Amino acid sequence: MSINWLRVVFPSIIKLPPPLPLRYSSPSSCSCFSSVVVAMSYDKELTAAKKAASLAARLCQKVQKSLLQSDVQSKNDRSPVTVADYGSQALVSFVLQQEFPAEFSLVAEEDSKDLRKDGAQELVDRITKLVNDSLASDESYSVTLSTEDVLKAIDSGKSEGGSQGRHWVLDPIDGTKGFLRGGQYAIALALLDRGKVVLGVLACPNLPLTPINDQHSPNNEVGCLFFAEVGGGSYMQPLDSSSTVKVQVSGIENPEEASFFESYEAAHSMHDLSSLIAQKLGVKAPPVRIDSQVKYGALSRGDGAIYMRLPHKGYREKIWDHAAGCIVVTAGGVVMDAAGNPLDFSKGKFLDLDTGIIVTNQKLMPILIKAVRESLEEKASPL
Ligand SMILES: Nc1ncnc2c1ncn2[C@@H]1O[C@H](COP(=O)(O)O)[C@@H](OP(=O)(O)O)[C@H]1O
Ligand SMILES: [Mg+2]
Ligand SMILES: [Mg+2]
Ligand SMILES: [Mg+2]
Repeated sequence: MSINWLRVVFPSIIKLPPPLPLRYSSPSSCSCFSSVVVAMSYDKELTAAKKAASLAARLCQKVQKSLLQSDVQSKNDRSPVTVADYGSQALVSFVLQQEFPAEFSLVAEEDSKDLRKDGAQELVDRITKLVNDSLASDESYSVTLSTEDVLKAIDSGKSEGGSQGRHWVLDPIDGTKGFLRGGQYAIALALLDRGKVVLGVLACPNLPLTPINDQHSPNNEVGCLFFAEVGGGSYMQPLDSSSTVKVQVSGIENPEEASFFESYEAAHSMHDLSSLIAQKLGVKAPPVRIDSQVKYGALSRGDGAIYMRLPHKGYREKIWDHAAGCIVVTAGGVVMDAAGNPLDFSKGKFLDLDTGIIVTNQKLMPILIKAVRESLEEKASPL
C-alpha cells in the first residue's frame, strides 16, 4: 500500500521495486477478516490450494468407494479417522510444501502418533500407496514417497497458527462420520495471513452441482469445488472441470421463507435449541441436516439462508472446522458467534467463542441474533 502510494506521489524521484499485486475489496461483509480497503493478491496460493484440495478429493472418493471397516481408526476423542483422512492430509501437505518451500506452516487436524504404533505398518503402507497413486495422476509430480515421507508430511501439520505470519489451515476430511456413512464431507483448506482468513477452498465430492432442494433437476452430477479469496468474491466449479460460476448467499429478508442447515449429528449441535430459534423466526421449512463444511458451501450458493451450529456445553471449536467455510460465504454472508461477535482465527488452534456459530445474510443476521439470545434465555430459565 505505502509503496504504491509513494509511487504515485513521487513517480520520478524514487526508484522502487515493481508494485505488489493489489486487489480492491469492498469494505464489508465477512467477519473472518477486517474490512480492508486494499488487500494483497493470493492468486498463486489459491491456485495451489485448489490443486491440493482437488487431488485430495480424488483420493477420498477412491477410498469412499471401497470403504472397509479396517480403514477406520479410533482417536482418543472417539471421533473416527480413516486412511483417507491421513492420505488427504499427507497429500495436501506435500503439494503445498512443493509449491511454497520457503515459507510453510500448516495447522491440520491429524497427526501420525497412532500410525507410528506397533501394528500400524500395514495401514501406513496403504496410505502411502494411496498418496503415491494420487501424485502419479498429476503430471507435475514425478516422485514416489516413502512411508517415512508420508508420516513426515502428515506431521508437518503441527503448527499452532496464531496472529503472526502465514499459516495454512487444513481439515483433510471434515465430516469423517458423513464420509463413513457414504454421505457428505469436505476437504477444507484455508490460508491465514496475520490471523485473518485470506483464502479458502472447499472440495465437496458428494454435493450435487444443482441446489440441494431442487429435487426435480435432471442433472444429478455431484462434486463441487468452492473457493474464495479476500476481496475477490466466491466461486464454484465442478470438481472435474474448470468451468467456474460466481456464487452468492441468498438475499432472503423474510425469515419465514428461509430454510436452515445444521449438523447431521445431534451430538455436534443442539437440534432442540435450533428448532426453538427457527420457531421464533417463523421458519417453515424443516431443517436440512448435512455433515461438515458442505453446509457453508451450500449456503454460499443460496441453497438455504441460515446455518446454525450450537454445540453442547464444553465443546471447543477448531479453526480447521470453519476457516475455509467462513470465507466461502463472504459474498453476501456473515459469520458470527451466537453473541454477535466475529470469529477470531488468530488465537491458535481453537476458536474461543460464545455458545455457537451462526451464519446468514446481512439482513437476517440481527433478527437471528435476537432469536438466538431469546431462545438461550428461555432455555436457561424455562417458565
Ligand atoms: N461433540 C461435538 N460437538 C461439536 N462438534 C464436534 C463434536 N465432535 C466432533 N465435532 C466436530 O464436528 C465436525 C463435523 O462437523 P458437522 O457437525 O458440521 O458435521 C467434526 O469434524 P471432523 O469430521 O473433521 O472430525 C468435528 O471436528
Ligand atoms: Mg475428526
Ligand atoms: Mg472437521
Ligand atoms: Mg476432519
